[in-house]
Amino acid sequence: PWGYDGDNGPDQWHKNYPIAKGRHQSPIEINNKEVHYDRSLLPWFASYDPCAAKTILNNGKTCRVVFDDSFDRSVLRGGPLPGVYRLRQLHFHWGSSDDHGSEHVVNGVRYAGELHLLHWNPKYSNYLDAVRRTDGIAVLAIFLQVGKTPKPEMKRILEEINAIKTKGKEVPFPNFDPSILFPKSHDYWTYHGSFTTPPCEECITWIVLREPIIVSSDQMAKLRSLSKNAENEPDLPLVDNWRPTQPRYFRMVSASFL
Ligand SMILES: NS(=O)(=O)c1ccc2o/c(=N\O)[nH]c2c1
Ligand SMILES: [Zn+2]
Repeated sequence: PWGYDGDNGPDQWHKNYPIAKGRHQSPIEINNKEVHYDRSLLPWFASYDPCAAKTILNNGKTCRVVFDDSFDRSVLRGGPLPGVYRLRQLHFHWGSSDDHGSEHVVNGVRYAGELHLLHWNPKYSNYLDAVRRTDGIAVLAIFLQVGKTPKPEMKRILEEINAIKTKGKEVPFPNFDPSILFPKSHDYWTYHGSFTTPPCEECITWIVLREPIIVSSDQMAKLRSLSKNAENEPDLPLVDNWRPTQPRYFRMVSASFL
């Protein structure tokens, strides 16, 4: 199966997922010089129900929180989106040290990690149908920057890490509103792209927040304490689960701010 190591890493994905060499792949480099300020872009809003949070799991590739998306319970709207999109899951990407780990890169800056909140368009009958549509998915991406005054709201997620150390572990994660993780500013860049992992479908409207959230080096170390192996297998640290930036080709990156 695919992974992030030499033999099954990002450069090999196209063998089983040809779209990985497509023209609308993610992540990308976001450079001020190439961004286009779009004053028609609306602000985005998240209305999340804390009771929609269900479980937190380790799938050997990331740490994921899963939400009830059986109706319009926790939704993202506005911004570049044509309507409401249902929150389905959030997950993280991180490095093996604090100086890298994010997927998107901003003016050459790599952050220590990146939080993705994945939403799907309920105009399609289900998530699997939505991933086959160019307007099927919306991902809100938030950079994790290492600093001295970490965001206390990250603690709740990191407290569960010990319970999901190895691949396949999943525990209840009730009563959690992920909007407490958002930075102050809602300024964002937006462009059309893909999943940053196989199947690499080009179905995502990316909304990348300009302002990172601050986490501590210890909190990043906590994420790195996850293992990608199952319980009874030799320990393999789950680190560097990020895809390198892909060619932008003829895509416009729009900014909601001047
Ligand atoms: N990293 S990403 O593009 O946000 C993303 C989001 C949801 C995903 O589900 C996946 N397999 O079931 N890969 C994946 C990547
Ligand atoms: Zn992701």
